[in-house]
Amino acid sequence: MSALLKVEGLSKTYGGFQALKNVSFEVIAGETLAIIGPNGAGKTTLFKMMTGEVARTGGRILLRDIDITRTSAELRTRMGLGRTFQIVRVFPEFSLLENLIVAIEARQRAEGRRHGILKVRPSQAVSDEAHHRLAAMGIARLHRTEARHISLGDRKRLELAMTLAMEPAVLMLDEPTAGMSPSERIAIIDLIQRTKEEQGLTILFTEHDMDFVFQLAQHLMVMNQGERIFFGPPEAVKASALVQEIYLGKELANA
Ligand SMILES: Nc1ncnc2c1ncn2[C@@H]1O[C@H](COP(=O)(O)OP(=O)(O)OP(=O)(O)O)[C@@H](O)[C@H]1O
Repeated sequence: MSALLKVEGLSKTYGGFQALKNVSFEVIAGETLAIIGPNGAGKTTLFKMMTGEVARTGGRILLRDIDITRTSAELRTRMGLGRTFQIVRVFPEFSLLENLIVAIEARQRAEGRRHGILKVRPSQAVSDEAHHRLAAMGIARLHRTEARHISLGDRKRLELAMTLAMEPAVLMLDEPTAGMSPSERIAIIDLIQRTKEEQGLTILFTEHDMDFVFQLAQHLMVMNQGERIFFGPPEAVKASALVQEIYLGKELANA
């Protein structure tokens, strides 16, 4: 099967420091790939290069075999690289419903179905879709609440709902459980797992929580000091002596 996303030999140098060294990988449609590695491995740099937030030093990125290496961040989003917690901006003084409406109307503009700035009143279809998407994330009860008044866990749900409203070809999650309480963490992991199963999403994510990584990912790419050091299914990563030694320690074998 042809890859939906291909990354070929990506490199990044900050000043004289090489943060990313010739990293390549592919993601097949419907697959979930986790990028893991210790602090400073280059995961965020890689993510930002893929979304277009950071300019690359070398290499190529292809989405559906189209070279997007020189495509702007905004156009990449429109082409289907949806990144939560970065690309989607929550408007704190808007209600959750209004935030969702903004995301849905942004998608419609990207599809060419809507022109110009926001209309004063959304159509019934947009409003219905916004309610439906809030309900799917378990936050329908908060639809009239301003985003600035909700918990971190609910904010992540809102951000996920807004990103999914863009109907991304590849959903990119950068440490989706960072800063969450254990109970919020379990809830968001279950939500992402369920959404993935229901919608057959293609997901690329970074995460430090190994339980989450092994629950969700079909493949893992392990990075260390800017290099890809291992790529494989969870069992192979758990069994790799190299990964154990460089990164994860003994607890991985028991994860
Ligand atoms: N703007 C920058 N200028 C200089 N060096 C940078 C810059 N951004 C990142 N780096 C360096 O590049 C390396 C990779 O950083 P990066 O944030 O991509 O790692 P990471 O794997 O995401 O780490 P973490 O898990 O801590 O988020 C680090 O050594 C970091 O200090």
